[in-house]
Amino acid sequence: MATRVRPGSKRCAVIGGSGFLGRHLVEKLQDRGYSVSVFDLHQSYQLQGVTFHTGDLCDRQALLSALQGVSLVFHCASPAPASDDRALFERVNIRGTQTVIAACIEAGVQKLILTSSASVVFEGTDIKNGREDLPYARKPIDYYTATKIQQEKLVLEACDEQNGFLTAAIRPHGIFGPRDPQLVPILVDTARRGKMKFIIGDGKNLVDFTFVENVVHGHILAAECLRPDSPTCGKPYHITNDEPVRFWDFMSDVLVGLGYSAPRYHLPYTLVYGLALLLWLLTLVLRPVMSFKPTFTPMRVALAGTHHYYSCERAKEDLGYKPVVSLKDGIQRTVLSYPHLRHGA
Ligand SMILES: NC(=O)c1ccc[n+]([C@@H]2O[C@H](COP(=O)([O-])OP(=O)(O)OC[C@H]3O[C@@H](n4cnc5c(N)ncnc54)[C@H](O)[C@@H]3O)[C@@H](O)[C@H]2O)c1
Ligand SMILES: CC(C)CCC[C@@H](C)[C@H]1CC[C@H]2C3=C(CC[C@]12C)[C@@]1(C)CC[C@H](O)[C@@H](C(=O)O)[C@@H]1CC3
Repeated sequence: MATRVRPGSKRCAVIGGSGFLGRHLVEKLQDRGYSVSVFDLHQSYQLQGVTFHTGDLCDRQALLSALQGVSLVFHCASPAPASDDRALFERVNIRGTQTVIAACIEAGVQKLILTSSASVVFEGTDIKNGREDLPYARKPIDYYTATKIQQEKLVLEACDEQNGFLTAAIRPHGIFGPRDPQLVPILVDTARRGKMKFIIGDGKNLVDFTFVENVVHGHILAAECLRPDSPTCGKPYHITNDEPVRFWDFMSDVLVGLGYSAPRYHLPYTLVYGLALLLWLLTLVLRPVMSFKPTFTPMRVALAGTHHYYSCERAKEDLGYKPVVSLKDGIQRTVLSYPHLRHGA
């Protein structure tokens, strides 16, 4: 067991700090006077004052050397949801998270903040203003979600006030913003292939999309409020923009902002979901001979055609959370950050 790090020390590590959310978190932590190191599979940028450790979070020794002297750890690493690789999700999100917890305890880390996901309670059917006491999904919609559930349970159960190891989880939903490798690029790719003409369902379903800086703000508040005897110990927190929006209005605003047409024609939800399910089964059957990745997976169709928005009352009460960037400004800043994805670019 390493010597415990001085309480109140501002030395922190971001596991997954080379990724979309991780890098925004690193930048904000540095602005706020933290001394930051990054642990990731690769180094994707350079930032003065930030130390990079490259390695796999499943490798305890590599983690241990990166966590020496660190008092606060943010764990926001995960394989991409689109990889749909069960073995990889189980290795990284479940066994890897056990390794992260063990290494934190061994290195004398005092606080661990996990980036979980609001999807841990989503089963493909409507969620309206869902609170954190909703049960975990019994039938998770994909392997990503199934392993995010296990990961969150592991981190929250590891909270041990008596031994001074405190944990909490942030559950963001639909993160977007500059440098997002997922939402806007997939949307634009789909539009460029002429497939963004259709609205799945009646187009009235409300959803949370959360600007990345609000997610970062929630993480830092949770870390700073996490103290022995605080209500934050061992708890999950929804962090959203607190402005549910129609899924298809959000998509249209981003598309139109980038010079593409908004989807207009309606398709019945059950028909599209059924087709996506058939296609997914076909990819499973054909996997040994050929591999292809359909755009319209059952998960994406469910996310596009149902209500899924969450209450962040608990974060407001316990952490004093309030979004720092509105949805309108977030969309504008996001659109401006993707000149190369503009129509005709
Ligand atoms: N993007 C969203 O909409 C969203 C929403 C809710 C929750 N989340 C969660 O937020 C976190 C960050 O997501 P993101 O969108 O920034 O993803 P991202 O893919 O941009 O970043 C993930 C990072 O984790 C790293 N990583 C993956 N496997 C690793 C391993 N074995 N060892 C070390 N590093 C590893 C990757 O290299 C990458 O840099 C994830 O935990 C994700 O589940 C994302
Ligand atoms: C082809 C179109 C119908 C849709 C194109 C946009 C989609 C690629 C995104 C819309 C909602 C997004 C989303 C995620 C991935 C990208 C979308 C499907 C997540 C599943 C990513 C993982 C997170 O943990 C989930 C969360 O709980 O926030 C995301 C939910 C929204």
